[in-house]
Amino acid sequence: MNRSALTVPPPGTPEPRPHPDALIGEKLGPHYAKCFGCGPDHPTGLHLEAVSHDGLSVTAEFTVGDVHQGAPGLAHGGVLATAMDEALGMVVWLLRKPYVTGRLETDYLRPVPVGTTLHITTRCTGVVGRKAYLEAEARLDAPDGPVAVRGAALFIEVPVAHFTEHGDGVGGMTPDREVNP
Ligand SMILES: CCCCCCCC(=O)SCCNC(=O)CCNC(=O)[C@H](O)C(C)(C)COP(=O)(O)OP(=O)(O)OC[C@H]1O[C@@H](n2cnc3c(N)ncnc32)[C@H](O)[C@@H]1OP(=O)(O)O
Repeated sequence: MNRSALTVPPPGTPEPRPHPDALIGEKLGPHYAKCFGCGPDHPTGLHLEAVSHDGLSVTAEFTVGDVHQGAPGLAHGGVLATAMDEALGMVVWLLRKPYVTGRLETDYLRPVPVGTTLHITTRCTGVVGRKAYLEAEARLDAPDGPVAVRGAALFIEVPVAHFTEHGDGVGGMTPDREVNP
């Protein structure tokens, strides 16, 4: 993939380690019921569902519907980037600290028809200070299907005040899904 240095951990960055309380082997669930990416209450959202098996990566599925089209019968590229962003965000959620997307890179390799189920894998490749480095891959219709989209991202750790001062709070992340315990 065409990556900038901004989304690659600097040389010598140690392997990231999962948080001891990371959810492993069970559905991660939505962080906010109205989230466009994962919220079950969003009428036209992506309804992404995800699982982590190691606390540092996530596998997620998203089925492209009529409401996600760009060209007739094909997924909109921005919607695909959103799916990658959301699945990447689920990885940093496992780190149990609040993060936001600072930079998102996407390469589109194949068109994605309506009705396709994208199998998305995202993983953390390093954490340096407030910066988490991540990469993503989306495959068509099966975990080993053809790669349609690749992504990479830099997420930045923020204080909870980021969500309370600029928005209406942190959604379902607290109190039962406490961040930064
Ligand atoms: C569970 C949740 C799931 C959510 C999934 C979806 C995730 C999202 O979509 S989040 C919404 C989209 N993102 C946003 O709204 C973020 C908006 N941006 C901001 O609020 C700020 O610019 C923010 C917080 C990212 C950075 O601001 P600030 O806290 O002042 O940090 P700042 O000092 O500028 O940067 C910290 C470090 O990150 C680096 N950095 C910040 N932004 C970028 C960027 N875009 N590209 C590269 N590096 C960056 C800086 O260079 C700096 O590096 P260093 O420590 O080496 O000097």
